[in-house]
Amino acid sequence: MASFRVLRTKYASLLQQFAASAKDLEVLTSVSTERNSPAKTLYVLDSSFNPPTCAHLRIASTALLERLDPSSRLLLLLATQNADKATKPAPFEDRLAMMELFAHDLRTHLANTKANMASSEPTEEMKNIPSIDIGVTKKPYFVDKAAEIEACDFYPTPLEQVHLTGYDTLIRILNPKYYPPEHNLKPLIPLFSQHRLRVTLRPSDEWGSKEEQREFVDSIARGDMEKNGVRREWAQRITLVEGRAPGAPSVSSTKARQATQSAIEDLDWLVPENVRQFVLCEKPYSEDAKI
Ligand SMILES: Nc1ncnc2c1ncn2[C@@H]1O[C@H](COP(=O)(O)OP(=O)(O)OP(=O)(O)O)[C@@H](O)[C@H]1O
Ligand SMILES: NC(=O)c1ccc[n+]([C@@H]2O[C@H](COP(=O)(O)O)[C@@H](O)[C@H]2O)c1
Repeated sequence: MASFRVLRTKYASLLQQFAASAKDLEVLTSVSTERNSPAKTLYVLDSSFNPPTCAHLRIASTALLERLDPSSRLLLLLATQNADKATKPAPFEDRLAMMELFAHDLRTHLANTKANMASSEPTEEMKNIPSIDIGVTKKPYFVDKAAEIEACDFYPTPLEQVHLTGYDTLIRILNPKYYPPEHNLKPLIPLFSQHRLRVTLRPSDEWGSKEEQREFVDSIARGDMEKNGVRREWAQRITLVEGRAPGAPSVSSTKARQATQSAIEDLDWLVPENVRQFVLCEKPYSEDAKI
């Protein structure tokens, strides 16, 4: 694996080229297995990766473990323009460096899990772990990201995309405020007719309990929300999955950034190992930064 400095320099230069190009989405690197077969399913984890966390690892690994087959790939997609959040530290080249490190953490986790299940060796299992792409996009909305991936020469067609999101993001995808000028949900029709959302429950005071989150998707399936433009058949394209274990603390990038300033030991359970090393050595969330 390249050193942290080398990674950061590589991504600073790739980012400059991407920013200056007319492209809206580009795959910058792949962490891959030699045995590659053409992708049929592309899992997409779109995130600010600020930093990548153990929640991102769980979301991606549980999805890939459902069907660990070489025709699956995972795209870790960094959105340089966020629908809601203002730009904060860390710089994008640091986040991309952490995404590549996260890809190695994730592949190791998948190989170890498979080896435990099959009583085999992780090195043997590693050969069958799906490839992980590191990409960048200027598009903040999922409908546009999906269309950019479809148009991207890097991937074969047809290709089903499974977007991995948390419940909070599902609600935001279904909010008409993001779709000017008409502010209705018609722009979502192509996304839901061709692709899927795998949504991790994320209970909180703001977004409700697990039961409330499940009831929301049930209400889509019943057609209760058709008056708001949410079509009942979209529910078949939304899979809700469990998140953290009962009683386990909640994990977020915000908590990881805060831990760098107040409880460094919490990084042990907030971020995967290679990301932790990067955060400790490179200090992308310095004390005076507004995190
Ligand atoms: N703990 C979690 N449970 C469920 N979904 C999560 C969790 N953490 C992140 N996600 C989902 O992963 C995607 C990317 O998340 P994002 O990078 O915004 O993480 P975050 O922890 O919410 O960030 P921040 O704390 O900086 O606001 C979003 O769809 C989000 O809902
Ligand atoms: N309507 C939409 O497609 C929509 C709404 C809100 C956020 N997003 C995107 O979701 C991703 C995750 O967002 P947060 O980092 O705010 O959790 C970002 O890429 C953001 O731009 C998309």
